[in-house]
Amino acid sequence: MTATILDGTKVAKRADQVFQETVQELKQHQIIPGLAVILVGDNPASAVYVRNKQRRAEKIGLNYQLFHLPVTVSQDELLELIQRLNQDPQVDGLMVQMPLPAQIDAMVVMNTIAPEKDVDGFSIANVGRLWSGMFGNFPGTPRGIMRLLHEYQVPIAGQHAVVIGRSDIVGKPMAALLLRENATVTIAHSHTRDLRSLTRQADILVVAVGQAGLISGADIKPGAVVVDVGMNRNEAGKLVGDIDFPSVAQVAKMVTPVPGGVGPMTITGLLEQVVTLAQRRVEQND
Ligand SMILES: Nc1nc(=O)c2c([nH]1)NC[C@@H]1CN(c3ccc(C(=O)N[C@@H](CCC(=O)O)C(=O)O)cc3)C=[N+]21
Repeated sequence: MTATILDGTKVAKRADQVFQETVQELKQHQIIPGLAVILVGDNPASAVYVRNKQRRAEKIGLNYQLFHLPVTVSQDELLELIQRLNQDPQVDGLMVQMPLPAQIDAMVVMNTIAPEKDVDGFSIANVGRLWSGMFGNFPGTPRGIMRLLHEYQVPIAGQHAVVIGRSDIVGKPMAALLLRENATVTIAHSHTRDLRSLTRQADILVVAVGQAGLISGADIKPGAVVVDVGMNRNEAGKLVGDIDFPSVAQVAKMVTPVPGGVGPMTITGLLEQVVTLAQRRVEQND
C-alpha cells in the first residue's frame, strides 16, 4: 500500500480562499478583521513562522500588525503592550510568539491577553472552555489538524486516536478536540510503557514529540491515518518530522508530509480563529 498524502499546503490554499471571501463580506459591514502578533527577540525559526503568518494574513485581507520587541524587553513593558492591544477595538486576535526569553514568564503573558482575543487559546479560560465542550478559542495546530482530517473525510467518531506528546500547545488540545468529536483517545508520553503496543492499535496516530524517526512503518496499524507534528532539523539542516516517512507511507492509509503538512495548517487554524472572532463582532453589532 502507498498512503494518500494529506496535503496541508493544498488544503491551506483552499481555506485561504474561503477566508478571503468571508473577509470581503465583513468589509461590507465596515469590519476589517485584525490580527496583532508580538514577536520578542530574533529567534530564526520564529522569524520564519511569523513571516509565513504575515504573508497568509495579508493575502486573505486581514489588518495585520507586527510588534517586534527587542530580546531585552522587560516583562512589564510586554504586559503594557498587551493591555493596550486588549483595549484596541481594531484588534480581534492577539498572540505572542513562543518561545520567550528567560526574563519573561510565559504563563503570566498568556493570561494577560484578554480571553476573547487570545487566538492561540493558551489562556486558562480557553483551556477550560475547550475541555468543557463550550465555544472558545482553541490552539491553531490542533484546529488545523482537525480541518485537514475533515477535508479528507477521515472518520473520527468511535475511532481509536493515539496522541503521542502532552504539551499544552499540541498534545493536550489535540486530545480534547478528538474527544469532542467522539474518538476514543489515548495520550502517550515519555513515561508511557510499551509505546509501540499502543501505536499499533491506533486508527489515527498523532505524533508530536520532537524526535526524528520515532515512529516507523512497523509501529503502526495497517491502514492507519498518521499525522506528523514534528519539526526537527537533520544534519543537512533540512526540516524533518517525527516519523520515518517512507516506511510509514508503505503501511498507512493516509499520512502528512513535513514540510507541507501540519505546518501550513497551523496557520490556517489561527486565521480561521481570527475570522470567526470578527464574524462574531458583526453579529454583536446587528
Ligand atoms: N504563540 C505561538 N503560537 C503558535 O502557533 C506557534 C508558536 N507560538 N511558536 C512556534 C509554533 C510553531 N508554529 C508554526 C507555524 C508555521 C509553520 C510552517 O509554516 N511550516 C512550514 C515550513 C516552515 C519551514 O520551512 O521552516 C511547513 O511545515 O510546511 C510551522 C510551525 C507556530 N507556533
